[in-house]
Amino acid sequence: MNLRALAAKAIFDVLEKGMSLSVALPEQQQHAVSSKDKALMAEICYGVMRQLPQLDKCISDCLTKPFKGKQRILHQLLLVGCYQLYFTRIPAHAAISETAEACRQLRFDGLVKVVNGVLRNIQRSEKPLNTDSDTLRYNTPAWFIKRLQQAYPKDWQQIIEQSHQRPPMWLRNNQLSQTRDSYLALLAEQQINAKAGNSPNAILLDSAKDVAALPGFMQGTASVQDGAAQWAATLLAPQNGELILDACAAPGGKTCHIIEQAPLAEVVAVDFDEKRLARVQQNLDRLNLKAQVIHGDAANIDAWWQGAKFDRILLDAPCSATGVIRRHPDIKWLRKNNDIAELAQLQRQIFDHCWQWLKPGGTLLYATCSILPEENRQQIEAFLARTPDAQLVPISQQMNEQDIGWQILPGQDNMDGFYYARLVKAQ
Ligand SMILES: C[S@@+](CC[C@H](N)C(=O)[O-])C[C@H]1O[C@@H](n2cnc3c(N)ncnc32)[C@H](O)[C@@H]1O
Repeated sequence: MNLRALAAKAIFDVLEKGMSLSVALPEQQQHAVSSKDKALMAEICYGVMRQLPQLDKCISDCLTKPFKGKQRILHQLLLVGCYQLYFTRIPAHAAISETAEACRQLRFDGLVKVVNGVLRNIQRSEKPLNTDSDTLRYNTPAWFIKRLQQAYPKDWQQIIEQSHQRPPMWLRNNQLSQTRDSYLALLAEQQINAKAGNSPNAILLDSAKDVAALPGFMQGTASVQDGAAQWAATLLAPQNGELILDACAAPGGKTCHIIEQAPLAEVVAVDFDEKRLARVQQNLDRLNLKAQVIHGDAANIDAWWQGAKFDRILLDAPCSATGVIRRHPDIKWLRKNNDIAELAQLQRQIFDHCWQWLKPGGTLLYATCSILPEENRQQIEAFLARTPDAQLVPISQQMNEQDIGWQILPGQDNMDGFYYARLVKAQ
């Protein structure tokens, strides 16, 4: 099947079935004939997710009636065609004829003329994409624009712009293998341009690379992890000999980082999702690290843990992921306004329960990749109000001492949007 038909199927799975693009795309890429085709599929699918409202509008303006039922996939195919015309250098005649061929391969021979005709109209009209509403101008759902305007009256436009940028690739040097400077030297030997980030083992690459091209990657010299996520283990500050809980651990990026920092700590990595949990073990294996990996509910620790209370807990809570839209643009269309209150409730439940399992004098680091105050600052304020033995310990990177936790905005120092709050339990 040609790559446009496969791309349309992946987009269909996201928009019509609610699958995440990071699952739907690899499933379709398996059927692509070359790595070049796979790369173009990714470019098209991610691009469509970034520009969806404008592309949708452009197509619906050209159709007398929308595709429905079994024919719906042709709407996604037109998104693929339209994206190529507006946002790629693929010659228009090739983009149109290949997309029409995809229509045939999807077994809609009778509609090839329609697909062809719509794309030719779009090409001939040379009209700029419509920007008549905020949703169209910012390619962002109205509910999310509203929440950003409320939370960030000065910065909301910049946040949206940053959320549409292509994210850089960050590495985490494995300090058990070599120093960061030594790894930077190994990268330079391979003509891979990179520089040190702000946290102790962070490395920012000038351009994305296949991990197979990175020196010693399969032997565990480094991991791929955004600069913001790398602050988790540093702020948790695990010590050798301690008992540490990573309460929402999968796929395990932060678990591995904790053990790299304190190889003699006893680390328990828990997650609710068994499939994702398998990836924690794979990451530990590649890096040759050991942890207790447990399938369990962080809001019901008694059910799977009979040991002592924990010295430190990382609670990297399930969240809206609104800080990582630049990496996962499908989040804009998968999340709904009502999800935020539900997520905040789930976070509250896990938070209260984990706190009971923290030793007096212990540290809990609360983290999300969200930029919404309901999941971050407000969550911590409410927690402090109902938890007399909790004290907030300011993080030195915060803008002001009075801030409740550290909110990193997308694009800040090239990082993803992230939030951290560090709490200590009274002795
Ligand atoms: C933000 S992700 C964690 C990312 C991970 N810490 C890392 O750095 O690779 C949140 C995780 O919470 C898990 N989760 C959600 N509800 C949970 C619960 N009640 N108990 C344990 N894990 C849960 C999800 O399956 C998901 O893997």
